[in-house]
Amino acid sequence: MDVFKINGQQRLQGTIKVSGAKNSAVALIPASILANSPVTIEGLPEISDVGTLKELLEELGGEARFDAGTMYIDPTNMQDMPLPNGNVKKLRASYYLMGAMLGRFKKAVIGLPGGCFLGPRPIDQHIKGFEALGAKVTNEHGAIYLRADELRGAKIYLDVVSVGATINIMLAAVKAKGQTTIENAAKEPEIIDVATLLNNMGARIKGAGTNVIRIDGVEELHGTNHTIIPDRIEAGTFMIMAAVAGDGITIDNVIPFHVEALTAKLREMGVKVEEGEESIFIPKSENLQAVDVKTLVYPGFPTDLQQPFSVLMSQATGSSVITDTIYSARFKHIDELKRMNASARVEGRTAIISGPTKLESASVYASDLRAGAALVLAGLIAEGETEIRDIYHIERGYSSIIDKLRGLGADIRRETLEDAKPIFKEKF
Ligand SMILES: CC(=O)N[C@H]1[C@@H](OP(=O)(O)OP(=O)(O)OC[C@H]2O[C@@H](n3ccc(=O)[nH]c3=O)[C@H](O)[C@@H]2O)O[C@H](CO)[C@@H](O)[C@@H]1O
Ligand SMILES: C=C(OP(=O)(O)O)C(=O)O
Repeated sequence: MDVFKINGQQRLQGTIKVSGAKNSAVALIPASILANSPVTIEGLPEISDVGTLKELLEELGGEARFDAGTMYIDPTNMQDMPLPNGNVKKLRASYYLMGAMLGRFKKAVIGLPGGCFLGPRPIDQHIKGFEALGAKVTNEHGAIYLRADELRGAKIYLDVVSVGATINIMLAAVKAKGQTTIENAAKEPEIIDVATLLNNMGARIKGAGTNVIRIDGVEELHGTNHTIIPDRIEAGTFMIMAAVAGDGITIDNVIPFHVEALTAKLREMGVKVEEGEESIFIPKSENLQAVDVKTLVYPGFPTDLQQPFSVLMSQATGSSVITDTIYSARFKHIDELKRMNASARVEGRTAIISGPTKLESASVYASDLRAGAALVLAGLIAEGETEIRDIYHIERGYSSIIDKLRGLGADIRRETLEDAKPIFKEKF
C-alpha cells in the first residue's frame, strides 16, 4: 500500500503544467467505440482512470496503445462482450460504455459504475434517455442490460442537469435514426470536447455547451485525430494551491474562461489572479478573507473544487461557508482536516470553516479523489510530515502529481507501507 508523505511549509514557486481533462478523457475513449476506423487522442492525462478504460477497450477486443499522452485506438474488431464486473467498478465513467456500445452494437451489459462515493449517484436520467431512444433497459444483479432492435431519435428532457446523462445520450444518439433533442442538457466544457470529437468522426451534433443539444443521426462514424482540452479541475486545484502555499506560481495550459467561477471567488478572498491567454499567474497571497461558496452546475462553482477550496478557507480570516448543492455527502475530508487542526464542522450539505488556523501534520485518509487533493494541499502548508493513505483515489485524477509538485519545490514523496490497510474501501 503506497502513501504520500509531505514535509510541509516549503514555499512553492515556478511553473506547473496542467494535463488533459480527466472528465473529457473518460468520455472520449469510450466514444472511439463508435468509429469504423482508428481514433487517436492526444494530450491524455496519465491517470488510472485512463489506464482502466484502455483495459476495458481491450476486453472488448479493441486494440489500444498509450504512449506519452497519446492513445491510438483501433475499434474495428471490437465485440459486444458483457462487462458486468471487474474494471467497470473502478471508475464512474464506465457508464459511457453503455451509450457507446448501445450506439454501435445495439446491445450492452455493463456493471453499475464505481468512482467516488459522494452521496447517492443515480443513473436514472441516462436510462430514461436510452429508453426514449428505443432501448429496453433492465438492472439484473447489479449490471445494466441494454438492448434495442433499432435506435430512433427522440426528444429527451433531463429532469436533473447531468454531465454523464448528457454525454451518454449523445453517444447513443449519434447513430440513431432521425433527430434527437436533449433539453436541460449540461453545459460543461467536457461536453463540447466530446461533441467536437464525435463531429470530427462524422456525427452531426449542434448546441453542445448550451442547454439544448440537437443530434441528427448518421449511418457511420469514422476515425479521426483529436487533442483533448486542459483539465479545469486540475488547473483549479493548482490555483488554490498557489493561493495557499505559493510565492508566485504560473499555471500553464489552462483556459482561463473555464475557471472563471473559481477566479471570482479567489479575488473575493483577496487573491490576485493574473490571466494570460493560456496561463494564469498567482503571486504570493496575504490577508485572505472568508467567503461563502455554493457549488452549482457549470458555469457555477464546481463541486469538484469545493474540497480543495476548503483548505484555503481554513487560512482565511473569519468564518466561511460551503454549500454543496450537487452532492449530499461530499465532506468526508473535513474530519481529516480536523485531525490536522482545522476548525470546521459539517451541517447537512454545508461545511463551516473558521480561520486562520495553523495546520499540523497527521496521518490522514483520502476518502475520494478531491478529498485527497484537499489533503495534499493541507499537507503542503502543515507543520511537520503529513502521511496520506488511500492515494489510489488521487491517482484516478491527477497526472504525475509528485513530479509536478516537486518541480515547484514541494517536499513530497511516495512510499510503500506494508501495514497500511485502506479504510475507505473501493466500491467493488
Ligand atoms: C466522470 C465525470 O465526468 N464526473 C463528473 C460528473 O459526474 P456525473 O456525470 O456522475 O455527475 P452528474 O452531472 O450526472 O450529477 C449531477 C447531479 O445529478 C444527479 N443525477 C445524475 C444523473 C442521474 O441520472 N440522476 C441524477 O439524479 C447526481 O446525483 C448529482 O446530484 O459531473 C459531476 C458534477 O459536475 C462531477 O462531480 C464529476 O467529476
Ligand atoms: C467526482 C469525480 O470523479 P468521478 O465522477 O469520476 O467519480 C471528480 O473528478 O471529482
